[in-house]
Amino acid sequence: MIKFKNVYKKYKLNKSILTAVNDVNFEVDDGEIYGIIGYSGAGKSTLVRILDGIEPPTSGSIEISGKDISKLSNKELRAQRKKIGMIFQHFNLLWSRTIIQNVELPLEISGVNKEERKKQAQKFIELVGLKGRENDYPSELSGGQKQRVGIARALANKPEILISDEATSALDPQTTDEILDLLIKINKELNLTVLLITHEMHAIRKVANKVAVMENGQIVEHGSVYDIFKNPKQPITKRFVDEDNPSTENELSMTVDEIVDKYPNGSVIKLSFNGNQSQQPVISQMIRDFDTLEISIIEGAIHQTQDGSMGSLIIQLLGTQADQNKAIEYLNSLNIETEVINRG
Ligand SMILES: Nc1ncnc2c1ncn2[C@@H]1O[C@H](COP(=O)(O)OP(=O)(O)OP(=O)(O)O)[C@@H](O)[C@H]1O
Repeated sequence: MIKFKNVYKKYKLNKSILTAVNDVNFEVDDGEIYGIIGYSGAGKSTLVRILDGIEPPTSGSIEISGKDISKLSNKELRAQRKKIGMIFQHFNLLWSRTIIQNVELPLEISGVNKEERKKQAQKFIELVGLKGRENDYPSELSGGQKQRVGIARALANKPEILISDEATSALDPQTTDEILDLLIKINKELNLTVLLITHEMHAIRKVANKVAVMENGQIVEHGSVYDIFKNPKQPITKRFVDEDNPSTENELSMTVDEIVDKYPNGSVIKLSFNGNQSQQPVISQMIRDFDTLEISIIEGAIHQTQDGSMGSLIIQLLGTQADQNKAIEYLNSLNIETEVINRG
């Protein structure tokens, strides 16, 4: 577990003091993907440097697995730092080294012998999907592939914590999603704790279980990603949530009247997903169970989070009244909120 307790970081400027981290308190459970989101200057990188032991806090404590890292000796701190892998926005690869040599670097620094180094590096190169590219140079890779090398290198020392510091900020949306999927895979397969530092709410929603929102050095709101998305309280959180645009009500392109006009027959039902239910293949199950009903999806906007999905789906049921009723009962039994928009 990682525990930040009353952590402050103050920098002396010429004539004033800048509080980059201001009384930060939060906990990250082992194996969790924890997002920290904030705009530029919020204090995210400072928080990471403190966690990695690069800089001490001005006051407060940071515990990793029960140990206060500011109380460690230099030797202990070096050992501790090996338990943290980092990936960065600009990859920080060595351009004169091949892919495998880049991944081997932390192992070289740790004094691991050549044979073991190669074996480990190879394993992680395969894990990140770059088998066959071992002897290429970073300049021969795409941005997403470079980040995969960064991830393999971060994993080489078998860390317990992976910190992703804006690791997808320089990538296009599709590559971002691929890297985020890789982070989820690594989190699951290696049971790594992942700290995702970002200014993109999309990344948080896609991969994180919990999120802390930072502004002016403070954590202004934190909780499960699902809850924060559903009910953001602080203006800055609302802004982030709006940027990802999960306000599904607004995303439905037709008004209720337009839907009724266009689909006058059968039952037109709005399903609202607000939890784990929509992870189940609800619609395909309905199609199998109610084979006398014709089920069409009119439109929908569903957003996935790690803890469930949210949003709405509008469907049309064509068939006997009794079958339509049974299908609605079935949906209600799954805890899915249903609203009959029209009964033709
Ligand atoms: N070494 C330093 N000396 C003085 N001020 C600093 C130092 N490091 C950071 N700061 C200040 O602390 C504040 C937080 O910076 P930090 O880099 O942690 O923010 P951030 O959220 O990571 O933003 P970005 O994503 O742009 O790096 C900023 O106002 C920054 O200017």
